[in-house]
Amino acid sequence: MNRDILKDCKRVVIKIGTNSIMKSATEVDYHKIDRLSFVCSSLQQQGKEVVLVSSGAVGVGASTLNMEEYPSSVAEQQALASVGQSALMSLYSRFFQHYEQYVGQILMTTDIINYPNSYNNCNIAINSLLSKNIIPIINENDAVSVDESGHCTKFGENDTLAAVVAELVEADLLIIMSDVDGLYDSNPHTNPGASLISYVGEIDTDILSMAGGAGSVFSTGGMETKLKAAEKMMSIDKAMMITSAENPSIIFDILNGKEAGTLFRKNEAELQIQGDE
Ligand SMILES: Nc1ncnc2c1ncn2[C@@H]1O[C@H](COP(=O)(O)OP(=O)(O)O)[C@@H](O)[C@H]1O
Ligand SMILES: N[C@@H](CCC(=O)OP(=O)(O)O)C(=O)O
Repeated sequence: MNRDILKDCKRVVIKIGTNSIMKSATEVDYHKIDRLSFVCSSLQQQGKEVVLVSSGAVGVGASTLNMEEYPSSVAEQQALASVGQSALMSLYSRFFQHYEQYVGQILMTTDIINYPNSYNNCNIAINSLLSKNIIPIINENDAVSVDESGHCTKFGENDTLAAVVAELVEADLLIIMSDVDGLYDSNPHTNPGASLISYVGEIDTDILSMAGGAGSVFSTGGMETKLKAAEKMMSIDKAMMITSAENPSIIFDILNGKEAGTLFRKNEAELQIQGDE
């Protein structure tokens, strides 16, 4: 698959997962947050429009409060996320400031998909920040979202949230950064012989059967939710990448059309047929 089309992507949503924000269950990866802030700032200053969806509220909260396990009570989970989200944003603000880039926080619940007014308001808020050259940093509002029958406002993981945001802002590309290089034919953490898949043109049952769950205590989605996000992006004829967050500069390569990670995009022939219809 020729990746030159990625060179033309102007509006890009970048999602980073808990596994990448954290070095271990209790240690925040400050260097990673710094490098990511540098990359996002550089892209924005080159004329791209960047929206960052960052997980890590729960992980950073656990590090701040010295907790090694996810608390079982909802009230404790909320407190953890509340402490963690402000600590996470304070880190981002500090690092982005170093690169002379302003950022603004937006916290969401599923209200944005369930209520058109909320959807529009959210769209206005993000576009207003982008028009002022400010990078929106988005997470779920973990301290208040709930998962009760009859009233569920929780996304629960950020792959879905990132795809919702990418659709909302009509992004050209969603980049999901994780602790793996991309989609493998089976979980590389349990199968060392697994092979990386470089391109997926359709999410079929074979592809879905490759995906397993999350890889650490505080992350929640795993590969299954990343494939669902890819399915959503492909259904609106947009592209998605899964790539490693090990060195965030890989985003420069991706946007230069170089081979990295797994690209999800309908093939040219299919996009052409749809265009002709
Ligand atoms: N087929 C697969 N290819 C790659 N990773 C997989 C696969 N199946 C399951 N995984 C798991 O998905 C994890 C990434 O998802 P997740 O733990 O939610 O991370 P993140 O915090 O980046 O969202 C990997 O660490 C790996 O353990
Ligand atoms: N909103 C949560 C994200 C939860 C989560 O684990 O997401 P992810 O690592 O993207 O699977 C947080 O900030 O901790």
